Amino acid sequence: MSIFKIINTGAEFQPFNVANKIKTNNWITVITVFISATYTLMYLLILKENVVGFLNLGFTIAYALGYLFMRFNAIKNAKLWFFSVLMLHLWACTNIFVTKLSGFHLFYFLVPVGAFLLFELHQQKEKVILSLIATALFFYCENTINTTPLILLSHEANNTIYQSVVFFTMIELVVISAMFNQQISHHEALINNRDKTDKLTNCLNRNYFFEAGQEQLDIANSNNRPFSLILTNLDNFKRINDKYGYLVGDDYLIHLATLLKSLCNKGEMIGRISGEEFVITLPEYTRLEAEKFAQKLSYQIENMPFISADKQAISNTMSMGVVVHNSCETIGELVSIADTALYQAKIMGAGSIDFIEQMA
Ligand SMILES: Nc1nc2c(ncn2[C@@H]2O[C@H](COP(=O)(O)OP(=O)(O)OP(=O)(O)O)[C@@H](O)[C@H]2O)c(=O)[nH]1
Repeated sequence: MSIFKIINTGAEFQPFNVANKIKTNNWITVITVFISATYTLMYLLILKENVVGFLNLGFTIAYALGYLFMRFNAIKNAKLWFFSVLMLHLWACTNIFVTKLSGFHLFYFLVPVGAFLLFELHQQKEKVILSLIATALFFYCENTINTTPLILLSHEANNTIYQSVVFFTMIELVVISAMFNQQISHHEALINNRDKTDKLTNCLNRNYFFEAGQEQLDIANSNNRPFSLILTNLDNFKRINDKYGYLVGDDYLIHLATLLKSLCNKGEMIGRISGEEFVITLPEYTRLEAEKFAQKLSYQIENMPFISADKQAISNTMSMGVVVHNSCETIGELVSIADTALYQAKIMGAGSIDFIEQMA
């Protein structure tokens, strides 16, 4: 079984934020199993302490068993299991295996950090209870002297283990913080993207298009540079929906957006301003260049059919209204002029392109 399969266990059908926490939990479990297995090997192979080695092996297996909870989608129980095993393990280390001089109880510091990271926002009770138990156990271990440890360690050995505990605590803290950071960045990107783009086609949404388009127009106006804009409207799109179904219609729109994006590589911006209407800004495009762009787009739409999931080839045409740089101050005015051109194009017939050029 690949590591990625283990990490994704339980996260498959969950919403993004829940899935992220599950994956983080699985990562932490894998890392903890690794650390615990390392100590097991050290007890068995280096210190030759079989009793402690096998007891520690039991704890290592117990951590790994958390996977089964995830496997059966008992997500909260998987997390509770993990923290319970961890706290019992640390207690056994400082009060049975060795003594508090090993510093194993320092690992309790990871419990509140991990609990607040891994449990859901509404699972406050679990986070607080686990944190309180971990704090209480830390002070219990710190103030209890185990007079009959299973392994009597030398001062040097205790010191080495103590340093390894600090080392692994640091590693876990760095990993947890990095994951936390990554989750926050991912969420920010998602929110940003959701505010700006249309969910179906991933083109700019109407609001953001007008905002960003205005910025482009302002730059062109203040530098006296050419600026064109195309308003497009699919012809008889209703027929595609009626004939193949709304979902295939959706796929057609995605296909169209992909085609539009493939033609835009010079700072153009594509907005979906209504159902089957897209608008494209063409900064630095003269009339001739805008004309070439529109014709190429029209040609590709007609000649590059969309192949649906059930292998049907669907062709269509698109009418366009093109407005070439003029005295407009706002992107809204430009779109409105392009709309007049589009209206003319529709009258001229499916697949037509009409231009309005109005020099300043
Ligand atoms: N599949 C799908 N269809 C959409 C979406 N938004 C709008 N539509 C459909 O687009 C069609 C637009 O129909 P009309 O306004 O009559 O336009 P048309 O059929 O393209 O006709 P003309 O523009 O006059 O050539 C309607 O059937 C809408 O339901 C969408 O997000 N997905």
